[in-house]
Amino acid sequence: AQDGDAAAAAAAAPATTQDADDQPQEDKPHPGDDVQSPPRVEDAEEDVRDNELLDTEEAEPTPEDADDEVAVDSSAPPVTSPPPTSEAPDEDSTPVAAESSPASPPPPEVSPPEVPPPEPAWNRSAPDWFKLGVDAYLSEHWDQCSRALENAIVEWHFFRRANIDCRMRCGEEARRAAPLYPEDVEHLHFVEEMVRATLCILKCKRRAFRGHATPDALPSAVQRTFRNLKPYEYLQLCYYQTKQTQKAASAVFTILSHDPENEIMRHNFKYYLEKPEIDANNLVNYEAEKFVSLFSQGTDAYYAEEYDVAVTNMEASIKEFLKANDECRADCEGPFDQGWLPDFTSSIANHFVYCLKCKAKCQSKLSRLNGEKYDDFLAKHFDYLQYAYYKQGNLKKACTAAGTYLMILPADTTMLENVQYYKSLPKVDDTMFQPRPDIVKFVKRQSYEDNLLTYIADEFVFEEKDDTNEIPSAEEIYKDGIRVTPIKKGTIKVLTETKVQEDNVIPDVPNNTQAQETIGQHQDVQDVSNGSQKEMASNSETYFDTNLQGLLAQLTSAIHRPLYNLKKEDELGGVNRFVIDGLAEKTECERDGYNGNKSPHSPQETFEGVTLGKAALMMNFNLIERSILQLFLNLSERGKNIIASYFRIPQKDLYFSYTHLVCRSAKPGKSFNSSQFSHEIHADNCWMLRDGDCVKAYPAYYWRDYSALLYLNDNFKGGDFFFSADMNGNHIQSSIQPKCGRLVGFSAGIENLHGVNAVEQGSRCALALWFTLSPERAEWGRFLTEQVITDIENGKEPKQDVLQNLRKLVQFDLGKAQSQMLYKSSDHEDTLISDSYQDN
Ligand SMILES: O=C(O)CCC(=O)C(=O)O
Ligand SMILES: [Fe+2]
Repeated sequence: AQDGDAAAAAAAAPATTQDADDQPQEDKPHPGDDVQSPPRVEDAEEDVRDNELLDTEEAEPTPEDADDEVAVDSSAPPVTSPPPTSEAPDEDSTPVAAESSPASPPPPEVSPPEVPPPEPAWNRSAPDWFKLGVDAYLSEHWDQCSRALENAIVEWHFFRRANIDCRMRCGEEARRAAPLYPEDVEHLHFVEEMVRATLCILKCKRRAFRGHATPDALPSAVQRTFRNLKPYEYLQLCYYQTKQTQKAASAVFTILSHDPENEIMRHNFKYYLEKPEIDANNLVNYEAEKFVSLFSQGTDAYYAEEYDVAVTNMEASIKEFLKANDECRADCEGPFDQGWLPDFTSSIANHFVYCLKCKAKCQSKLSRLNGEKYDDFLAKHFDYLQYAYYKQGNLKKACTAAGTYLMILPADTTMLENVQYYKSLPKVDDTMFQPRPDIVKFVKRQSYEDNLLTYIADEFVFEEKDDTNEIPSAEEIYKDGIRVTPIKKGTIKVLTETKVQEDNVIPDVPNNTQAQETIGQHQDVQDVSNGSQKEMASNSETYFDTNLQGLLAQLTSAIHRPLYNLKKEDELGGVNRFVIDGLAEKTECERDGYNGNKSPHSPQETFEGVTLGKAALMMNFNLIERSILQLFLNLSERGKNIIASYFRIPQKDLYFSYTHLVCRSAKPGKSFNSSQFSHEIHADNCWMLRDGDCVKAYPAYYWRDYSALLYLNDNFKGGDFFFSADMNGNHIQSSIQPKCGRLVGFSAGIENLHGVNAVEQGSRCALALWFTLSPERAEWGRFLTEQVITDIENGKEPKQDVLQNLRKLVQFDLGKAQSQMLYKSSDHEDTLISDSYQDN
């Protein structure tokens, strides 16, 4: 019978668009055009043979590339790096970690320790291991770095796996359970299912996480760090430094499989592949899913015409793909801090949509095989299968596979032709094309979810106001969850994701207490401002250069205040910097609450700070007047205006990232050497390595783009701000003496190294402002503060959830153990459970 089928097939094979040469047999139904070069992939345990990413054309430097190489020696590693080890004295560039690195709090601005940190205890949480690894990286303890990061990844895998397993298992168990009441009244079966699953998940997690240092919930900033494979970025460098080059290359390969466009990793990959000791066929994608190797083996077998093997592997690949997809979906069902207190219905819908948006990405995420993106990856399996089954003589399964393929891609002409062909065969009837039930379910669910997401995108948009000065609303920044756009400034908005909170909960201010302890030396201080600048009155606008004049006049009238005494780059000895006076009046500078007796800080401290959020809370508790908070806001807005004007940034593109009122005071009875620093030389958005590279990555506040300091007083000794050409302070470019209303503004990168001289007497107060062009880094505390103010202005009580968020934020800002805080998962608790279910 099989021979007969084959003969019939040969006789009646349909015409196709397929290139006959590519087919094992040219006259048979065949997979679609785009299956000719399946990716060869592998999973973590197995070897890779050849791969998209191993394309030698990319791996080898072209002559054009050669010009771009930093190092003359082509064997020298590329781009910025941790400091060279003894191994390569001329190495000014090694593989690097990607730009945007893990969001975590920066360590104090001190040099890395000279002695290795103590060996870690074995039982640490994933983020603790990660932090240890990064600290080891920064202090150049490479062995410890790689060990810690490997452990971080193991712990992360455990965390992710345990959560997924519990959710999946409990979901299944709850679905299967007999309901407490047979009839489904008003969706109560659904509610019962959720309640059952909740109880089950709770117990399941308790069991799974018992004895583990990693808690069963991690802040989403931490999770993102792991999901974006940040540990591998550091790991590859530490492997490289410990001469484990093959592993380093595999770590890079892993990142590229996930993010093939990552320029820095491509560069590094190329660098590794040129090394003789690298075995390109033995690279491991440490994060590969199981189906990747099955699919690859399946296609290999298919083209080798080993159809039995092809069928086995393709079937297994489908199973694993569906499983990976389910796991990815379960992984999406994490906590969601809505940031406000929505109604019951809104709350459910919002969380549901948040998960749905995450789930919608699963398929395409999984369809990227070692970097190469596959369209209709699942359908492809059935394309191979229908032909392989056909070749096996299993017409029934071939037809099912063809029908299943068409369920996913109903308009595929080649497959429609194949079906026609199959139908022409004896023993084939229409019922044989019934698609597989699991795939039917899969496709239907996807269609429904797509419709739902489209509906939400279309319907939840209201008229958007075009007020460029308005602080961006949370939903303008955060696109997940249900997006609602129309709300007036100052009202509670639909906060659609927790990012705002978490990112801004990351302390954004250097630990200045520590900074003060690190005293550097500098000579040749030239005080170009020398404290006796001619202050121009309001009518002396001619003092400004022509193109800025109009702008400043406008600004001046807007804030009813003359600006004067502008000093620009040429006078300040560098780029992207300026100083201007008149941003605040004496009466504003002298308000209690800044540096008067009712100062919110304790007078013994040498460094005191108030964030906007804390000021808002203090006002709420009547510790300061509302007008002080308003002044705080107004002054900072003025600072933002002038920064945007000077650097020609549209107001709407510039966001506050942090606002801090800081006073540095001389310690009573302590004598100061005038060459000591109050704040050592630093750049605001990058981390200086010892070799002079400034890394725009953790632990720096790398999202900062511009900085401003608005000074509030001058009744103190010392405390000059200065720009420096180097980290030692041997080349001071200019210095600025603080005084009320004087603002210094500059771009936040390495081009503007700066510091503060020791305050020898009295107290020096300034409003420190940092700005970012990244909306997702917009200042959360400001958003909350504005809500409080608006409510109060309207005679309302500030909303409880806003105050609660402020409290969380302030507590965080004040926390001395900043770095630990990020990793403590206080923000994501299964609140449904914690009250009612305390013990085992
Ligand atoms: O207070 C100052 O003048 C500068 C402070 C500073 O550079 C900083 O906090 O990053
Ligand atoms: Fe700074």
